[in-house]
Amino acid sequence: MGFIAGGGPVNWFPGHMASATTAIRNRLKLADLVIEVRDARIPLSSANGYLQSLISSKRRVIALNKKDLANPNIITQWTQYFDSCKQDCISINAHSTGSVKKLLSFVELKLKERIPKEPTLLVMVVGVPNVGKSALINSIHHIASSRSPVQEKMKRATVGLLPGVTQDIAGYKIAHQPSIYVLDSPGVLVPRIPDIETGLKLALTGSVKDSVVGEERLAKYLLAVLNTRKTPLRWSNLENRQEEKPGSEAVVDRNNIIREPFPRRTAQSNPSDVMSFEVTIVMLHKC
Ligand SMILES: Nc1nc2c(ncn2[C@@H]2O[C@H](COP(=O)(O)OP(=O)(O)OP(=O)(O)O)[C@@H](O)[C@H]2O)c(=O)[nH]1
Repeated sequence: MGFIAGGGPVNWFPGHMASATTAIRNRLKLADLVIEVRDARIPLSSANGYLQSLISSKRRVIALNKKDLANPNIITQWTQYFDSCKQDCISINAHSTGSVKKLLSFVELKLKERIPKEPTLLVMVVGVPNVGKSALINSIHHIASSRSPVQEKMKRATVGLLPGVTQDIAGYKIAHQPSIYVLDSPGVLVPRIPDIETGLKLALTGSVKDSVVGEERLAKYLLAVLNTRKTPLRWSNLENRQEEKPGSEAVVDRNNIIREPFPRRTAQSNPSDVMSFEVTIVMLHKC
């Protein structure tokens, strides 16, 4: 696309990522199951190609996280797509207990045969930076400890707004008999991101630091994506409709809080369209 022509490749592979990649590869060999966390807005671009061969040889669940930020219709198409590729996939919001419970039930089902046989099981959580691995681990840990309370103080994985917060592999015990541990791992990218647009999508969704791309270039890319989708036109249509609608002004409620009128969500006006970047790819991509 023309709008990506204005800059070079996007690559971010600092020293800690290189050593973490080696550590993850070694630890993956021991894992009984892998939860591969991807960003629901970019389910293909947020896959780490370098780890795929190893991950795909294990029991694996792809968790499309941050579903609250993506277009629900498009996520459904993605889960159908992964289904057609015979890959277990579930869309989640790491901050929602209900959502994480569904993922846990799925994980338990996949480990069903091993649970009675093994004294210890290892579930490894991997993914590119900032996709929500630590947030997911904290939710899993919280749910598990409410099922069977542990004596010791609960450890928490550090969650951060910026990519690259987790720098070491850390284990969290979530069950006894058998002992089940979930391993949080640092977010790692590939040494060379295969194409410019993948790099820009990763930057826009927060997996690559803004400074690697440059804020101006990133802003231009976002504006170009919005323009290609004719999003500003939809926003102005929405605004016009709001103006026409009687009684759509802001109101002050009983608690003196100003409530702005909220535009109704329709298939055409879903604001999360903006953030579901990989839209047409769903239908075009082959397993
Ligand atoms: N809206 C939304 N935000 C989320 C979700 N999951 C995580 N986040 C946010 O995404 C940001 C990154 O989350 P982390 O859990 O630190 O991500 P990570 O994959 O461990 O990041 P690294 O340490 O870079 O590997 C934080 O601001 C989280 O609060 C989600 O499902 N929805």
